[in-house]
Amino acid sequence: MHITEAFKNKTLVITGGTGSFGSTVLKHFLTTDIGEIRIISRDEKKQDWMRHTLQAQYPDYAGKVQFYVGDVRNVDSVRDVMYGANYVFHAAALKEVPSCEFFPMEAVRTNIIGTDNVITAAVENHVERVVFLSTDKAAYPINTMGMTKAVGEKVVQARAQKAFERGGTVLACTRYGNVMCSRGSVIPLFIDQIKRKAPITITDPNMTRFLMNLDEAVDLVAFAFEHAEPGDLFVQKADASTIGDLAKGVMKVFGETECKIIGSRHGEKLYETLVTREEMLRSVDMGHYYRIAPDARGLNYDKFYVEGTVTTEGDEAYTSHNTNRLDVDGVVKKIMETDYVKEELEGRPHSVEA
Ligand SMILES: O=c1ccn([C@@H]2O[C@H](COP(=O)(O)OP(=O)(O)O[C@H]3O[C@H](CO)[C@@H](O)[C@H](O)[C@H]3O)[C@@H](O)[C@H]2O)c(=O)[nH]1
Repeated sequence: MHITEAFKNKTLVITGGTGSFGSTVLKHFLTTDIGEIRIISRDEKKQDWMRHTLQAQYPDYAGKVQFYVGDVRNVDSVRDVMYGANYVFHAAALKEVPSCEFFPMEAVRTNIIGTDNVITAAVENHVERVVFLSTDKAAYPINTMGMTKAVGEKVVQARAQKAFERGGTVLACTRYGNVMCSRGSVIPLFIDQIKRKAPITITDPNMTRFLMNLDEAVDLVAFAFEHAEPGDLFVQKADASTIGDLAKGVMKVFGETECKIIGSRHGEKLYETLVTREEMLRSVDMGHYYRIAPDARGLNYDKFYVEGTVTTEGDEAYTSHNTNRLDVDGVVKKIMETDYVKEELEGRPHSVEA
């Protein structure tokens, strides 16, 4: 099954569809023979911007996209958009680490309750597949954003079996590293600082982050869509770099400026984990991806007493410290793959809002 064949004449819902991920998925599927794409998001202004951009760039296809103003926190608005839909990419989230630290209950409402609502509405409407987008910050979480995304993953896994039995709905998760140039992220900030001849603000030059571009992010969701069994979580192997090298790479492309070390922000880690040691035991290496199966045991632990395995941890987690490390030239090559950097260099307006 090729991914676009599966989408032929089907209706895809993208929650949080005006964000960087949503617009990239949208562009990816718009020119295929998909039937309809429904974007549900809170901000009518962003929807309006997206509607006009699509009409200008894809006049023959823009009519396939329907916009729904709504909020995943409200199950009724999600029910409305799910009616008659086949597939859902659930990207709506509060995702900025510092703001979630200051407003944790807002993150609970969107990232946890919102995910539960999306599942409820999808199962009621017999949606075939739902893929929930999570983040490396959900593995060994230390900040509210990661914690709420981790509970979101748990909600998906806990509801997966019954969702399949009741609605024929396959629920799955994908966990991402940092998506380069996504809204509010560091590369657009560094570029802006260079352009203003302001110092680049580096939290900690030794911090590492996984670096993915938006197209890789779409590949992961497409892979999950194609291979998921109920409750599976997919991770894509990715390169990483230190923030010091990332800053040097951005300066190599956009010009030198002063660097200022500002220290780490609320809730930040030195490195991120995509697969925990405990998950390694349940994961299958699929080449470019890991598949982490849900723990399929029920609540009756006494039943497993005789058969139970005594191993609780794999040898090593998969982290941004031990994955393939890019040097400065590697960073340059990687960031040059992004539309955002290409558009900046050519002085074109951005196709995805950063
Ligand atoms: O002025 C700054 C801002 C950030 N950083 C560093 O740059 C890296 C990346 O920062 P940022 O782009 O803000 O990403 P994260 O805080 O790592 O979180 C991002 O990556 C997550 C995936 O891991 C996404 O889910 C979040 O939405 C997104 O904010 C981090 O090490 C930061 O400490 C700096 O050095 N200077």
